[in-house]
Amino acid sequence: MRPVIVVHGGAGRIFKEREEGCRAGVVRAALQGYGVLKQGGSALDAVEEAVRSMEDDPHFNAGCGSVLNEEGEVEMDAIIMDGKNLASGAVSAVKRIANPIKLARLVMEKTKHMLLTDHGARLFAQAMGVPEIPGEKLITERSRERWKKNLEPDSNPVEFQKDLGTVGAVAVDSEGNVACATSTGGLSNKLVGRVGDTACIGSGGYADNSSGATSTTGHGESIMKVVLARLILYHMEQGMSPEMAADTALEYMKTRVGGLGGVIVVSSSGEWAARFSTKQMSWATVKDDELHYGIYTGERHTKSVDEALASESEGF
Ligand SMILES: NC(=O)C[C@H](N)C(=O)O
Repeated sequence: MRPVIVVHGGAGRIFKEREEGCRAGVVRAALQGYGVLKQGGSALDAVEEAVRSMEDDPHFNAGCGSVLNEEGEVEMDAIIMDGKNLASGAVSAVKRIANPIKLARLVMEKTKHMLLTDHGARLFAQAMGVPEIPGEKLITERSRERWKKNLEPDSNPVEFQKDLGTVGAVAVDSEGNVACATSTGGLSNKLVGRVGDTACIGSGGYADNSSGATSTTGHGESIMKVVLARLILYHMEQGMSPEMAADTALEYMKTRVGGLGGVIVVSSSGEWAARFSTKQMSWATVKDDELHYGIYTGERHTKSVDEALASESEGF
């Protein structure tokens, strides 16, 4: 099996001045994940590595760069899933850790449970030796500005829902195993304790070797209503291609509950798709040593991995 990785840096609105940073961030994450796969690493290791790279990148709404809740704090959700045995781990409403995706993986591997939240997740992180960092370290100037703007009396609540930007990855490895990972700061100015789609199995992501893997982004409450990730794999089980399944499920979410979003999909046979109903979604994929990436509908750049790695070391 030839390995494939697909990543996204969130569906929604990407302001012009952030476009290049987002393109560079998804490309870097895809190359890093692909590097893991090429060395014989598992799909699970590859998606974790790709998501960790974007959590560390302040351009994205995950890890450092997360949006703030109504009290001006970062509260993050993350999920990881192994398509081999349907094992999954998730955390929700976690604060003061750099990489929620690593904690989600620990939940999967070190507990009998699938989802730990808030205080319990914090105790678990401490028990696992995951370092606590000052909350301030996750906050960027941009997320603070956004938060303040949303508190203004004339702010438009619909507008700030468009500023999404979750990160995610799906992969198939050389043994034919698939995996997904998704991580987010959620929605700007959300209520304290709000748990979004990202932490919920079948909504924020799903992976099953018998069909494929998917990671979602967009309006969380809409994604949860249609259980978007599982819906896409259901369509694939019924014979649709990843692209057709993604478009059908996104269209259903739009018409049924008025929600917009984006998804990345890989099938167990290595077919992939990156589709969105929002105006933009940053995405990148590597298959057969060829990198593809884009942000706008119809935008697709192609480079060889060698060329991409060379421009990466020159600073993109
Ligand atoms: N940026 C996003 O994709 C938001 C995420 N789906 C949430 O609602 O928490």
